[in-house]
Amino acid sequence: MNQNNLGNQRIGIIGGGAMAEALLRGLVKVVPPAQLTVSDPSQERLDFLRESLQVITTEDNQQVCAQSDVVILAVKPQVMASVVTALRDRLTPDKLVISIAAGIRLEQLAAWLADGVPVVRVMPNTPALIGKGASALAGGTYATEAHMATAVAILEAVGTADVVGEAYLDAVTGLSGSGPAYVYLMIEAMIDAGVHEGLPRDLARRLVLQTFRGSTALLLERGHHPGVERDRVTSPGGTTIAGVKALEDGGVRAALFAAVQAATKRSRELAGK
Ligand SMILES: NC(=O)C1=CN([C@@H]2O[C@H](COP(=O)(O)OP(=O)(O)OC[C@H]3O[C@@H](n4cnc5c(N)ncnc54)[C@H](OP(=O)(O)O)[C@@H]3O)[C@@H](O)[C@H]2O)C=CC1
Ligand SMILES: O=C(O)[C@@H]1CCC=N1
Repeated sequence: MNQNNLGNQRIGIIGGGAMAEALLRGLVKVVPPAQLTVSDPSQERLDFLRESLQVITTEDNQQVCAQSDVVILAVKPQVMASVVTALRDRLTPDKLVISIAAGIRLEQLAAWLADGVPVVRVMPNTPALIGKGASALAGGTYATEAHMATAVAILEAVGTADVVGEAYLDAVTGLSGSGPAYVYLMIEAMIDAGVHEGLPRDLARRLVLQTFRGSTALLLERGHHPGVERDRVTSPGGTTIAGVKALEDGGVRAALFAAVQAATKRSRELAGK
C-alpha cells in the first residue's frame, strides 16, 4: 500500500454507482478497505462492491456518515437535495464533504448543510476507473488547505487533480467530465469508417485505439501544440490533407465546440434542479 497524506482517514461514499466504483478502485490501493464505506439502495450492487473490493457496504446513508471522516456524495444531481438534507444532522463540521455531482454549486451544498461544514466540489471523469482520471476541484468557504490536500490525495488515487476556481467547474464538466463520451464516439466512428473501407473490425479497432493512445502520448511527451504534430502527418497534396479537408467540410471543429458548450450549459442548468 502506497504512503499518502490520507493518514487514517475513514472515507465514505453515498451512492455506489459508476463513479463511486471508480473512486473505490483507486482508493483501495492507498487506504485499507476497512476504512472505506459505501452505501446504495441496491443490495446486489453493494454485494458486488464488497466482494470485489472488500470495502464496507450498507444501505444506510446515515451509517456512512457515522463511520467516515470524509463523505463523498456520488448520487445523481437530481436526488442530491433530498439525500443531503436527510443527512444534515450527521454531516457535522468535523467532517469533510466532497460532492462529485455535475452542476451542484458549493453555495447550494452549503445551504443544505449545517453552518461550518467544509465542502469541496469536484468534477472527475470515468477513466478514474483505471487510475487515469482527470479531475478538477474547488473548495467552499470552510474548506481549509488541509481539506483541499485531503481531497487532492483522494482524487490523485485515481488520476490527476487540478484545484481551480468554482467558476470553471461547469466548463470542466462539459470538457473533461463528459469528454470521454466524445472520445468514445470518435473512436467508434473511426472503427466503423475503417470497416467501411474493407478492414476487418478487430484490426480496425486495434489500429484506432493505438492511434489515439500513440497520438496522446506523443503530445504529452513532447509538449507541442497539437498543430505541430498534425503538420508532421500532413504531406503536401497527400492523403492526410484530403482527410483533414473532409473533416473541416463536415464541421468537426464546430461540432466539438458545440458539444462542450451544450454540456457546459446543461451543467449550469442542473444547478437549478
Ligand atoms: N458518470 C460520469 O462520467 C460522471 C458522473 N459524475 C457525477 O457523479 C455522480 C454519480 O454519477 P454516476 O456514478 O454516473 O451515477 P450512477 O447512477 O451510476 O450512481 C449513482 C448511484 O447512487 C444510487 N442512489 C440513488 N439514490 C440514492 C440514495 N438516496 N442514497 C444512496 N444512493 C443512492 C443509485 O442507485 P439506483 O441506480 O438504484 O438509483 C446509483 O447506484 C453524479 O452526480 C454525476 O453528475 C461526475 C463526473 C463524471
Ligand atoms: O452526463 C453527466 O451528467 C455526467 C457528468 C459528467 C459526465 N457524466
